[in-house]
Amino acid sequence: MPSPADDPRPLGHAVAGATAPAPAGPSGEARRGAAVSVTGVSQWFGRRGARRHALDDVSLEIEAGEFVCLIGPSGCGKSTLLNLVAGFVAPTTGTVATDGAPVTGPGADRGVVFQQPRLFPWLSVRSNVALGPRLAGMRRADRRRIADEALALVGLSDVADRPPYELSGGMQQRAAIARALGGRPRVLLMDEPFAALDALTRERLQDEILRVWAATGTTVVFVTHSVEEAVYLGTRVVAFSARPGRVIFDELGGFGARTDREDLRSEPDFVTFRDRVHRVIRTAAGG
Ligand SMILES: Nc1ncnc2c1ncn2[C@@H]1O[C@H](COP(=O)(O)OP(=O)(O)OP(=O)(O)O)[C@@H](O)[C@H]1O
Repeated sequence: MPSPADDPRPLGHAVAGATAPAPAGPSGEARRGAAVSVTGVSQWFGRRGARRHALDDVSLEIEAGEFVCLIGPSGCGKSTLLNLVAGFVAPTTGTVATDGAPVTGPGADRGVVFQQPRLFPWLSVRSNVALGPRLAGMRRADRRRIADEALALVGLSDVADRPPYELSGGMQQRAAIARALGGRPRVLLMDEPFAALDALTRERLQDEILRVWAATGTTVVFVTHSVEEAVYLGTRVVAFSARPGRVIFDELGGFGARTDREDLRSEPDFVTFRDRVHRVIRTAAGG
């Protein structure tokens, strides 16, 4: 895999006109080269006698450029699925691959954003973003260029030299997104990244992440508890049953790719789709 420093493209390489990539469809059959391929994955945790079945026979094909939102009752295995794709855990059974290559551990082709920004307080915002490239052994000038491009993409150029604790929660989360983008990932894995933010900041960052997605062409897999957020952001919404998580809903809402976003949340199509997903989740959660 080429190093991000060798990639001559600026981070926003797909921009030109900045419309979001067309959503690709979910496909039943495993295809080589899908951005993310999860095939027959079941996940168990714990030891004999106290084993916990987190995921049951989950298969999911995600095409390059999709923005897929994962939703489901608490404890259904959404984070587990993200962790499997990130390479933080290995599946008990089944396989996980990115671009046709089996996932055997974490890699720069997958950037991860968590609910908490997890920035190092003793490093400047720029140094936080440049940390991945630094650990990858990149030259100082290259890592500075990459960090500055990523920070520009999330609108944080002005605060690059400040320590993270001087930034608001929303700005810190944008820095965490920039850090994940620093490795020029093919896939951005986001685990409830806006859950800890106030409502207004959350809405701002939703539009921000769509802008970043359109600008980079990165495939996004986004875990959320909010049906509204899943429908607003996703080109595709995938819902899981209660634990052990199984895929019980997988549809292209397409709303994440809509460029006319003003009043989108109150449009009849949006409301109808959102209500359908709500019903699926309510039933899955047993209520
Ligand atoms: N490393 C682990 N060791 C043991 N059990 C785990 C581990 N990771 C997850 N689990 C268990 O697997 C199940 C699924 O957890 P997971 O965090 O993936 O669910 P989730 O859908 O993301 O939940 P939530 O929406 O509440 O964040 C839970 O019962 C959890 O306790």
